[in-house]
Amino acid sequence: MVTLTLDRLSARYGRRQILDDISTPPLHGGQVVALLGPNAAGKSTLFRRILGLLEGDGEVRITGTSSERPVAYMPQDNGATAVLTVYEAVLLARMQGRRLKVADADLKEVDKALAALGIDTLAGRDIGNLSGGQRQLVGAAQALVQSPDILLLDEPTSALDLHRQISLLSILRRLAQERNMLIIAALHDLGHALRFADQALVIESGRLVDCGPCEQVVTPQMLRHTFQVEARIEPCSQGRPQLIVEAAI
Ligand SMILES: Nc1ncnc2c1ncn2[C@@H]1O[C@H](COP(=O)(O)OP(=O)(O)OP(=O)(O)O)[C@@H](O)[C@H]1O
Repeated sequence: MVTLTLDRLSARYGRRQILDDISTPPLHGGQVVALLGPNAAGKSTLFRRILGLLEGDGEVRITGTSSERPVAYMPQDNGATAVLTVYEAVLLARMQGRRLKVADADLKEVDKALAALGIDTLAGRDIGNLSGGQRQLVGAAQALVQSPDILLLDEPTSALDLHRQISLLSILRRLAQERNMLIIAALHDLGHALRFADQALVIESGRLVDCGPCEQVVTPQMLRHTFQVEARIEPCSQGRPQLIVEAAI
């Protein structure tokens, strides 16, 4: 099973240090990790550092995979402007770094990804003409179709209506378990994090606040210090933890 460990990780843009000394315990496949932090905390930067797109000290250790490209990434904005249909865009994502010849198995994976995300009816549409939410789901399909061991999703639900937010997060949770995939999703909705994530990794101003089981990390104290909100966490009628925000402080 795949494992990702961050060891004293830092990252910078030019000379500007953004991330400093971020370490985590091993994060295992089969789980969803919520990457949490206020605006400009460094969440997208952490993804770019994990992908090797930025320089910095420390180490990103990935074990338990035989894949040459174990990590797939869905950026925050995929301002898709290419003249491609949804099907072609997802197939192109599948073929990145693979041999050029498209096999039946590749087409099946594209069909599976579109169906899993409920966007198979968009297959023939031009990606340039989609709504923001539709584009976001296509972005998720482009990441998923790469059959990664580790999937990094930067605010995957930010453009989705409530139904699609819940259904995407449920699908991702199920796929993580079925495929033993590690999913790390940057989320601003801490209620979603409590409901769908196994672990939470919280950063603030480029430094680690905490990393561990969601219910131990997302506490009223952390919410007060890191997010400046007064909040309670109470079980709903079905026993699931619910976030109740009283006020911004
Ligand atoms: N290309 C860049 N060059 C220089 N600084 C950058 C660059 N991209 C981001 N930054 C800075 O790095 C810091 C962290 O930004 P980052 O996008 O990682 O935060 P974030 O936690 O993802 O924020 P948000 O929740 O607002 O999307 C910010 O101060 C930002 O201005």
